[in-house]
Amino acid sequence: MTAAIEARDAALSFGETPALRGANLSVATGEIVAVMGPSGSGKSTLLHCLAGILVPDSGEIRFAGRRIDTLGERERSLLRRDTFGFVFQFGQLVPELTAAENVALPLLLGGVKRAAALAQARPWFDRLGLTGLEGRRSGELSGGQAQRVALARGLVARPQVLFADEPTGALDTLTGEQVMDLLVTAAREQGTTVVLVTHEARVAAYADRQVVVRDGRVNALVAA
Ligand SMILES: Nc1ncnc2c1ncn2[C@@H]1O[C@H](COP(=O)(O)OP(=O)(O)OP(=O)(O)O)[C@@H](O)[C@H]1O
Repeated sequence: MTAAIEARDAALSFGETPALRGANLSVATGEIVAVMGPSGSGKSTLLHCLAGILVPDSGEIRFAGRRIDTLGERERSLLRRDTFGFVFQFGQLVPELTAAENVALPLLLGGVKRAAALAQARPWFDRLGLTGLEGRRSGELSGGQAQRVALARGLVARPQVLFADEPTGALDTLTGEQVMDLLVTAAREQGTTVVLVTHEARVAAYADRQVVVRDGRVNALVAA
């Protein structure tokens, strides 16, 4: 079966620093994979390569069987906008926008009219336990609330792949588990493939499969 997203022998250096040294990872459609590993091992670099944010120096990145590392910057940017969703550690909400506008943002960028985009954003507030917070700005939300808004924004356009880089990294354990519960439930409902970078075993346990990046290479998780 064709993988949803795949790295084949991907290598990337930042100057003299090798971040990836022949990384292989194949994620099936609808699969939720947690990428673990020590600090500086290459997890975020791998995620950024898979998501078409970075281009490896060598090797291949494929989405639905098609190479994306050979695409130009504009094509990769459109692919990211139209096909992928993103959630980062600190939410990175746009502070000037309301929570509802933040959630609607990927739709607005994709050309959906404002009223329609906001209408599509609205059900996410009930779904993620954020009812009544639609008009708040990020400064008026708790860390957990802001991260749930970021999660809604990552999923609102029904991306085929959701890339999540330490989505619970800034949250306490309980709040982080609530966010993971919501992420996994929503991704499964939509059939969204998820690549999740985390250093927390408790968070990785929500995934279907865990892999470990060490020195820029991907290994299957082997029980200690
Ligand atoms: N933009 C950059 N410029 C220079 N070096 C970088 C850059 N991004 C990452 N690196 C280096 O590449 C290596 C891999 O970094 P990466 O961020 O992928 O690791 P990570 O496993 O995600 O780490 P962490 O868990 O600490 O976030 C590290 O040695 C890092 O210092």
